Amino acid sequence: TRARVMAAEWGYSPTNGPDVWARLFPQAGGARQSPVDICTSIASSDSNLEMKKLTFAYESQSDLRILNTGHGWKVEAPQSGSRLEGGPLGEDIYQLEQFHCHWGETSAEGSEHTVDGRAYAGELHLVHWNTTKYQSFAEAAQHPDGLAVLGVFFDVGNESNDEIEKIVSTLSEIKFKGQFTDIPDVIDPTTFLPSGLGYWTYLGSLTTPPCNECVIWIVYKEPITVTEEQLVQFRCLSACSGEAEEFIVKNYRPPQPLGNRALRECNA
Ligand SMILES: NS(=O)(=O)c1ccc(NCc2ccco2)c([N+](=O)[O-])c1
Ligand SMILES: [Zn+2]
Repeated sequence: TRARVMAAEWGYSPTNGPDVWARLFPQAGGARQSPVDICTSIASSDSNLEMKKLTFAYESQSDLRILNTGHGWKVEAPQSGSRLEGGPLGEDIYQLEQFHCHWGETSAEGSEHTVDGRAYAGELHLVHWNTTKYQSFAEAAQHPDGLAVLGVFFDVGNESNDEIEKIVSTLSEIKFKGQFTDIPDVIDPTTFLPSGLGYWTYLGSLTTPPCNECVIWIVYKEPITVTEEQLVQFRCLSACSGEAEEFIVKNYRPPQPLGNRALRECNA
């Protein structure tokens, strides 16, 4: 059916991109969509966020599976021993499920969230689900407090990011959609986080179809640094499974209306 055809083909081009997602993924037209432009002047520093410090604990893991989803790379990192709690997350504990990234054709764009209209060169998403209330990731993704995603901006600089390099070094093995491989190196998700732990937070959605409105977003203020070469390697992934080469040069959704949602900040 047409639904199946479109579902198989959503992307970021004018004919299947963010402007037409709502035709087949009704939630994409909802009132709590992500990403958003973070207007720093309206962010309210909410005292009770300061009280409940956001805490995270991750395991270091080797042999994590990385795959080419056709829309980018994704590292499956189900970590039953990980915990993300506090801050805007109430009393619930969230567990790491996967992490992935968004980027653009040039380093002038690529992030999904923007800050006062400024885009960064890319954005890393560490996706967690509410294990206090729900029994699985898929179930959690059906509820307004089901997921918590940490967003980390990429700035381009001269130092190569060693942890990102562990990802980059596997990309030649997953050039085509559907391919996967194991990352031999030990990955510690903590190393993806900036040293400054101030963040903005608001209620939003998945930034790709089906755009479920199930995400508590936590976007760190301080970017981490990657090199242009590392981003160039991201752009060499193919969106196709066969010989045809259609590079994944852009996989970010533009900002959606914040509407009357609260945007809170915490200067940890
Ligand atoms: N860019 S994001 O972090 O908001 C994001 C988007 C989509 C999905 N998945 C698509 C999905 C979820 C349920 C059914 O299908 C995920 N995720 O799965 O972590 C994260
Ligand atoms: Zn994402």
